Amino acid sequence: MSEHDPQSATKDDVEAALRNVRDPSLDVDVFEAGLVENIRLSGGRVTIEADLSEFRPQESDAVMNTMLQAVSTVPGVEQAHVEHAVPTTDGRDVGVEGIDTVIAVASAKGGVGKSTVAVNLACALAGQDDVGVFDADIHGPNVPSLLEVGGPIYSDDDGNPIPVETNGLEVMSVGLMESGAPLAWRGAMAHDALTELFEDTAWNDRSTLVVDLPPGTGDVVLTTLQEVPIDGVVFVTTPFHAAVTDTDRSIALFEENDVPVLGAVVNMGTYTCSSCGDEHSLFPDESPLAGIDAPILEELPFTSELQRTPTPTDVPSVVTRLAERVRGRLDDVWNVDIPEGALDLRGVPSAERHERVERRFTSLSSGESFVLVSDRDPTPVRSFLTELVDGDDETISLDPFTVERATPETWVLETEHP
Ligand SMILES: Nc1ncnc2c1ncn2[C@@H]1O[C@H](COP(=O)(O)OP(=O)(O)OP(=O)(O)O)[C@@H](O)[C@H]1O
Repeated sequence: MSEHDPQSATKDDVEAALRNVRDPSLDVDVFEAGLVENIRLSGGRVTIEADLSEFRPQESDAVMNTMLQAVSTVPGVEQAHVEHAVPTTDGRDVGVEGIDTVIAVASAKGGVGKSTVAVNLACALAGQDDVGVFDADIHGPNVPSLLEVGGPIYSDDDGNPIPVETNGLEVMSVGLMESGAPLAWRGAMAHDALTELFEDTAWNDRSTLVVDLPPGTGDVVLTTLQEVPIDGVVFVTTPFHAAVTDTDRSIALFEENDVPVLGAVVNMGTYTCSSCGDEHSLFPDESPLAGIDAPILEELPFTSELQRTPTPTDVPSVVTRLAERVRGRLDDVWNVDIPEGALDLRGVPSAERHERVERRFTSLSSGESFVLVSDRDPTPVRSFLTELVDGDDETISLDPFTVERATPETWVLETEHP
């Protein structure tokens, strides 16, 4: 029997009761798992401050109910409730600037499996990277339900919204915001709400962000293309004529906005019969896929495997393969082999550029090659080089003279000293 008044519970009593509650994923008690942050007692009322943000809603409810049940058995406890502790906000990056790689998932039409591909791809990438998912599909935010996460969204001290975490993946969606009446958001309001969310979300050290765009080429998509530095876009389509034609049109829009198109995922084109094991096509035999103006990254069958909630440790193998191809395409698009001996002006301040070009170019002998790598189009340097060898007369023409855009942000100029 404890020494205190049997009618009033102590913190120790409550803690002892809570030690019987296990974290369902780690199989240790809720203290060892770091779920309980504080216990407050006031008369017979107990408040448990707990951080259950890592759980899916059903799991979180189950843990919470088990804790309340355990505490209710403590003599002297009349009322108990769980207060959700705000996850720590230390060291978070606000906005997308701190994130290395932003991959958008887009589709020309609705219902082709864009969100399914976005969440599966995010999970597959999360096997190697710290991944966030941003659901920009303002009129139909499906990501929370596909990943089985729910709100509330907490804010840090500066009012920046903190994404919800599930299995190491961070998720932000307009569908998680309390004020979210996404279907009613139109035009300017949708634009402002989304831009604000992109700018303010406080990510916890993410290296990769997967953005689920709304279908089509409406305002929200255009805003995102112009305001978010997207490293590459993955298109999702079905192998149906109309979808493929529209996909080509959307691809052109992304290219016009200088967003590299990594490729297309062809979804739900086939299914495998469960009784005979044969693969069947769900669309007419004559596939228009050859018409897609982008590499085909993967063909995903219609399968119940893609209707399950994915996690970073449980994605279909076909999605793991897709993630590898996406990584490979990002490398192809962004990494450039710098020729040996090239003058690399990337990141060099404007004021220093001319001097460096002059020093290198004038050190060359006639016929020696000059290779310049730059993070902006270096074509105008032609007249400067000509002046260097020929004063202002410009009677000399540099030949050969080529400028190639090697990546979306890298140009390579090649010429030789006359
Ligand atoms: N390969 C697949 N096999 C089986 N079911 C799939 C597959 N791809 C998508 N689905 C199912 O199709 C439905 C639509 O998918 P999803 O929500 O991903 O489409 P979407 O293109 O994002 O739609 P929206 O335009 O509404 O955003 C979902 O029920 C999803 O489970």
